[in-house]
Amino acid sequence: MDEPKVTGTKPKMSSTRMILLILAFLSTLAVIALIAVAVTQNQPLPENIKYGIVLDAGSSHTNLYVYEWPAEKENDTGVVKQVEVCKVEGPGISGYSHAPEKAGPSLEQCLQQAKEVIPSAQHKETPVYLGATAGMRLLRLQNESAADKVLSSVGNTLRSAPFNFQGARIITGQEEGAYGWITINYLLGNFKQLINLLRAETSGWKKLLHSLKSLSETSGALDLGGASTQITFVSKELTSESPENQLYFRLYGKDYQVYTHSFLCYGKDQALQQKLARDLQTVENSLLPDPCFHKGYERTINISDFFKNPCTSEKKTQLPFSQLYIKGEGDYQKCRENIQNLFDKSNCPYSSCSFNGIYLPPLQGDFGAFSAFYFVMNFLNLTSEPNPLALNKVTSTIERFCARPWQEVKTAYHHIKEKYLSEYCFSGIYILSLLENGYEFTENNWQMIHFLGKIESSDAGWTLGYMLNLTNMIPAEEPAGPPLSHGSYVGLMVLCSLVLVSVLLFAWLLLHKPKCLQKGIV
Ligand SMILES: Nc1nc2c(ncn2[C@@H]2O[C@H](COP(=O)(O)OP(=O)(O)OP(=O)(O)O)[C@@H](O)[C@H]2O)c(=O)[nH]1
Ligand SMILES: [Ca+2]
Repeated sequence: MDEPKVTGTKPKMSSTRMILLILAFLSTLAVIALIAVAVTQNQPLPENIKYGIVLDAGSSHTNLYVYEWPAEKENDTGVVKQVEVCKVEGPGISGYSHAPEKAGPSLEQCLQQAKEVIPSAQHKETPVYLGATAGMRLLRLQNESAADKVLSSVGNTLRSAPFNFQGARIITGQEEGAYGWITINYLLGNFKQLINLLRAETSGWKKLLHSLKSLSETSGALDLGGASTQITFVSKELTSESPENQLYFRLYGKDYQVYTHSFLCYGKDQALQQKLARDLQTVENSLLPDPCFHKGYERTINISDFFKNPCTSEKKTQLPFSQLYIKGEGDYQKCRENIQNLFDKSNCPYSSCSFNGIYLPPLQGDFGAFSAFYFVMNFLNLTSEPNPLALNKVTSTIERFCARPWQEVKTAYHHIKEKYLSEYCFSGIYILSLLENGYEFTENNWQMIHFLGKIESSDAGWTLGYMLNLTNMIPAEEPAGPPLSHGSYVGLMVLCSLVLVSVLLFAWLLLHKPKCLQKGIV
């Protein structure tokens, strides 16, 4: 007969309790670890979309842009995207100098559109900025009080909108260049560190990105407006000969030494005015044969206001007629020679210049060319990417286009606004002359220029860079990433879960003591 095992029961119970206690402790530890890791890794949790509005008050017209970004990724690069663009009806705000009180109300329709795009609960917190460019710079030179009145009118309208008004001002040419450069490099992902770049998903625009730069390099920016044009690029020249053209940035932990210059009066509309003002010096009567317009094209211009513009006032002459009749000739070569005179290469006080005695360091790297550079080259089918066309192909296309009679052009492109269509010949030749004669691009580096309108969903231009800067969304240092890499995070979570499951299983086995295990356990 077996003896009753009374004496052996007590120690068995206490060791089970001990094991259970240890298991409970381990499970608590595992649960705490799981919660702690999940909280640190994923904070802040809610997906909150933020919005920002920038109005680009250009010389030819005003555009309103709405941007959005996830609040928790604010300091990452490439997260802000354009979700809306609204073209304001009518002229640019500088066109309201004779009725400044009408400048503000002209923006109302686009502000209404912004109200519909942005959820109403977020209107109050959404910043709105207005930056005016060369048209207003010219108006300020010509009539400062009119410029002030226009700015105050647009300020009043923006202040009465439900958004968070942050100011309406004329930005400098330097800012315009710098923010354009920041915009395109932000959108192209050029500020990303190598590791982020490797993590980034591959999509169509990445191909463009790779053609635009090699890793960790930036692209230069070429902006052609109606009244001014900007050139901005990283220059490795150690000492700048002209400090006013030099900018220093520290972005995402990297230093950038950037050259920039804005040429007032060299936007494509003012360049045409300058050209006509020169032509008027030698004209014999009110009829002006013009090689930069198509044969058969005619345009009449009023002389009375012509020389009030600061871009033409130096060339003021007394003329015996009040209207000038332009008759197109469609002659590429003559037009090119005519336009070339706008770039004075006769005197350079530095080691190298672009034109008009302005310092230009050696051109470096790729360039993104946008605004009218893109509108014109896109119309002429000359924006081919990822393999840009050779310069001789570009020249011959523009030459052929200019030689086409106006009637034929008008019929072929009847859907295009006559103002734009009639000037593509002049604009194409002006672009070639600015890039070749002005900045001295040659057939060897021409293909470094990439004509681009948008990058993904966002327009290339200064507005995004302006907003990123004013909302402090570009940190000087690279923001700290999550405490663990995604791989380690997942690994740790799996490990903790395994510990927890094993502990629970073990506890269950102890409590229920299946027969097969009873002997082995105690
Ligand atoms: N073909 C074409 N031309 C355009 C278009 N939009 C603007 N333009 C013209 O292209 C030139 C430059 O336009 P923008 O870049 O908007 O110039 P802006 O900002 O008004 O002028 P700035 O104050 O000098 O920057 C002007 O002559 C405009 O009339 C367009 O969609 N197509
Ligand atoms: Ca512009």
